[in-house]
Amino acid sequence: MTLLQVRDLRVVIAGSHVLHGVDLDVADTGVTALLGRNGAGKTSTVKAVLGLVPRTGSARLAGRELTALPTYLIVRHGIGYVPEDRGVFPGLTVAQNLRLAERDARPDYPLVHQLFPELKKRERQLAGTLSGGQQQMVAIGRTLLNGNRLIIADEPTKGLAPKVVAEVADALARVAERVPVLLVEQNLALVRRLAGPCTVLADGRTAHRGDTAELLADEPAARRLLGVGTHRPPEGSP
Ligand SMILES: Nc1ncnc2c1ncn2[C@@H]1O[C@H](COP(=O)(O)OP(=O)(O)OP(=O)(O)O)[C@@H](O)[C@H]1O
Repeated sequence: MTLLQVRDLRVVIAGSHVLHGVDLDVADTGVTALLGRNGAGKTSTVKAVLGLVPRTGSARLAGRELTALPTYLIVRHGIGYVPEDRGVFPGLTVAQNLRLAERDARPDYPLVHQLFPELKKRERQLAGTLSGGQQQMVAIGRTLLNGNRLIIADEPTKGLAPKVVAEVADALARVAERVPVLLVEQNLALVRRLAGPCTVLADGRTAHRGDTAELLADEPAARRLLGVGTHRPPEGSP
């Protein structure tokens, strides 16, 4: 079943056509991947769904049209966003970062602490002194506090060391058992492990939709669409 249905999404920024017609279906379970080369339009698609950039077209969450709504109402409809830069406040503690994200009357701290025990242990630590992976857990944990229907994570492993990538991958796998995830990611080993369906963008358009494992098994297609080889990673990769 489709949870988020995006059709003919278009974005123009400063006179420049950034998206020319993106179609995307996000499944109502597990991880759906949004892939594409650098500059293909992945982040712009996510921002357009969230109303963070002006856009036309349609984005329906569980049948509800989002494109007429401002961002704060879109978020209230149940989308948790893990932005590319994580958006963690370095001068606040872990607990304060989480508290700022509270939206529901009864934020689900038990779930956050169950999935990320490290955040409980470090609740008094300044977020700016956490490792990159721990900061990413704060960013993901924030989205779990509220009863979100969908979590959108934009390149959550960018800039992280391989061991930390594996930790974040484990965390995302646990999260996706509870809440569907739209994952923007360049790390294909991680995508291969986590994602079911995928959409690939090229030059601001949808270039391919299908099954992630099938795409990554098709070396010529993956090379054409993603610009990279997809050989199996060594043992120990996510
Ligand atoms: N604010 C902006 N002003 C002008 N052009 C922009 C702006 N934001 C994005 N673009 C352009 O839109 C295109 C898509 O950018 P976007 O960040 O969505 O791609 P992406 O697939 O997320 O790339 P990456 O993998 O490098 O993060 C790029 O050519 C980018 O230069």
